[in-house]
Amino acid sequence: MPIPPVVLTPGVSTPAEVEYPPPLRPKMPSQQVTTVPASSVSVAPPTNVVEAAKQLAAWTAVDKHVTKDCQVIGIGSGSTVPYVVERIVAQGPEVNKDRVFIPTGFQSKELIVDAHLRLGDVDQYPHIDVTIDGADEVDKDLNCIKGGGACHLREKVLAEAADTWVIVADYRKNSEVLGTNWTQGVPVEVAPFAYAKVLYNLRMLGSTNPKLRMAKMKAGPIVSDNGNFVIDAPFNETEMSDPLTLLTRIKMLTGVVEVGLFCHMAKAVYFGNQDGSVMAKFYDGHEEHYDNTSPSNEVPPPPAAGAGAAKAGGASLSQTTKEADTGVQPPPAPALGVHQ
Ligand SMILES: O=C[C@H](O)[C@H](O)[C@H](O)COP(=O)(O)O
Repeated sequence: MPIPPVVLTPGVSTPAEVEYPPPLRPKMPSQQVTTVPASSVSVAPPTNVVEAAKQLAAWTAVDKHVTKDCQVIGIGSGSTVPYVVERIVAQGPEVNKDRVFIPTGFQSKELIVDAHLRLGDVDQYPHIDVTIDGADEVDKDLNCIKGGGACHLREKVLAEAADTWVIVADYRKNSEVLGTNWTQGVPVEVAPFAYAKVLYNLRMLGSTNPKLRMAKMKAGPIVSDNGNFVIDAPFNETEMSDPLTLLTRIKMLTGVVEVGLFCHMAKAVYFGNQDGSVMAKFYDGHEEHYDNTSPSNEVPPPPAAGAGAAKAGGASLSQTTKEADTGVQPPPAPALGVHQ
């Protein structure tokens, strides 16, 4: 039955006068977007050594790589990335007001929006200054397994689009060979209708028991932000020792959308350690260590609890820091002296 045309009777409300319920997130005038204090970022304080290590890594990486001239910034996914956003917000509204932030998925989009940072997308900004992301495991050559949260397609797009791609992780992710600690397999995003064929292909490639990743609170498989399925494909140590070859083989399988092996992409990886230090490994093979042994780097204690970054755990970590290299003035960070 055709929909009848709307007939407007004089004196009766026009559609424009109808009151609609408010949007879920009130639209903020642009000047407000830039003046929300850092303390509004709701990152729970680190409650254990692993969380503290993630925060240390994230803060240090932001201090080193999110410089004043970074205008387009990619935000990765996972449990380490909220600390990245926290530290960026702590750089202050003045520096953030002209920046745009590109998410790698639903989670990071929410982080950006909730922090009142400006959201963009990679189709508007195909050239990114710096992307900071987490990883499930990193090998000695800075190759990574990613996709534990099924975000690796968008993550790889934002990694490739970035001049600088930086990884932040805790000490458990640091391995000689991929697959040592992350044993559930290489995440492989597949077009749903092709999953059974790709499972078969992966077995032929030598994967030991590849599995379709199932949802926890939903019957059936997990569905990525792109509407695809994810297979976790374990391979033996020999295959994992040459991740670029393995990546190429898996990527060639028709039906595969993206593979959670990121080879030769990272410029630097920051590992937060149990002892409160941070180790950074760089693509050229050199390493840097940040700890609290350099008195020349001491700065005043952080603001009182509840204010800014201290609220998010800064006060419980090291209280001395090296002045950030970013040209912006964040609050005291956990990363300290540099030993090469
Ligand atoms: O798909 C998810 C991403 O690749 C994450 O960056 C990765 O799983 C690491 O997450 P987390 O920092 O929680 O260990």
